[in-house]
Amino acid sequence: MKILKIASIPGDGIGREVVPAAIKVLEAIADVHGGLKFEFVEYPWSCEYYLEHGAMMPEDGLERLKEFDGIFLGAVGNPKIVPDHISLWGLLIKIRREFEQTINLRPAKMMNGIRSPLANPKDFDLIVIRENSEGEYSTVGGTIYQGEDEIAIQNAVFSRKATERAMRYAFDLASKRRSRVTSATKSNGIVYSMPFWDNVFKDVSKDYPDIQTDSQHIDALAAFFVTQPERFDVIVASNLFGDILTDIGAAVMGSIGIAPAANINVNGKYPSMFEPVHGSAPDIVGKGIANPIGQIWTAKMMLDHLGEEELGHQLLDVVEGVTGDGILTPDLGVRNTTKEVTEEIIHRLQAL
Ligand SMILES: NC(=O)c1ccc[n+]([C@@H]2O[C@H](COP(=O)([O-])OP(=O)(O)OC[C@H]3O[C@@H](n4cnc5c(N)ncnc54)[C@H](O)[C@@H]3O)[C@@H](O)[C@H]2O)c1
Ligand SMILES: O=C(O)C[C@@H](O)C(=O)O
Ligand SMILES: [K+]
Ligand SMILES: [Mn+2]
Repeated sequence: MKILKIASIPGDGIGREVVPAAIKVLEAIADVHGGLKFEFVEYPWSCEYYLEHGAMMPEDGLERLKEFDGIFLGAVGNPKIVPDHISLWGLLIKIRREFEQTINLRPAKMMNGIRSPLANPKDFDLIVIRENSEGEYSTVGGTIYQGEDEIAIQNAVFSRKATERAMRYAFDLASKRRSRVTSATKSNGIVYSMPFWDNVFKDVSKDYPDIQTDSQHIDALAAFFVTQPERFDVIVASNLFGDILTDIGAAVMGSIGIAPAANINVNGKYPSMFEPVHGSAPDIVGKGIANPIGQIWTAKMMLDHLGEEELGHQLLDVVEGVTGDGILTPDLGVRNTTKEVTEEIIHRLQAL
């Protein structure tokens, strides 16, 4: 029996609705496999935990997480009780950084039965490699003065190491896909980091003569994600550009509620973390209508990462069977609940 030890952190808001749903799905798929078992340990780290303890996770939180094969997280953020930058940096971003999860994988594709908001969508299938350790997300800076003289300075940080790592990851992945890498830049407006980004991209691309490349300014690229998503295969982007692009990718798929993500530790020193692109969705929390597919597709990415690609493939097939039959939550224009979508997926897994 192969045992996978997974730390689950539902977090805030709908994270607490979609994580339990996806865990049930994972348990069902383990039964289908027969030789696989998940051992989940749940941690209540969240904004409410912060109110009680003054921190998003205990001091030895990372120490505890180290033991696991993977971390399965929902969403972090309840801005009514804790400012977002405190909650995100105290849990989600802290884990990404400390566990050297330097690559954030975020696929987007046309899904069976899910209507894209695009009037005439072609069959697209792309993946954004979001640099996940530095860039615009930095703690270098500060504020000075008060009132009308107040100044805030936030420095973006781009190292050759991390930039090259994200790009090589993109090229390696493209060589297993459709052999095309697009670099998201903004070297017409950002005068140090982005020309540097472009140079590293040119250098790395020399090692991959069989991969077609292009470089697009992020503004134009954002527009192309809407007008021609089918032209993209792998896109490599800085932390912030990748964050924004992947909400657009989610939107053109049909809903942010279905977009998955994986924070990958590439050096094998720490577990990777799996959490969907969406946040805690305070506007729909408690209504039972959160789309569980983002979290379930994220579970598929966790299966892939843990060496169970075939199961992952089966799971996404079943999900697309369910979406193809129009069993969908309200964000996708139908009236099914989180529970109904989840149970239908489990039911079909059990029938495999
Ligand atoms: N990775 C994360 O944990 C993460 C990601 C994004 C935002 N956040 C946090 O979440 C909170 C809310 O942020 P936001 O409103 O900008 O983004 P959000 O993704 O939570 O919500 C944006 C919109 O998408 C909808 N939505 C999101 N997920 C959905 C789902 N599964 N099913 C149906 N509809 C869904 C919401 O109802 C809302 O209308 C903030 O505290 C923010 O910092 C966390
Ligand atoms: O800014 C972030 O990385 C948090 C959230 O928006 C995400 O996409 O994971
Ligand atoms: K999330
Ligand atoms: Mn985001």
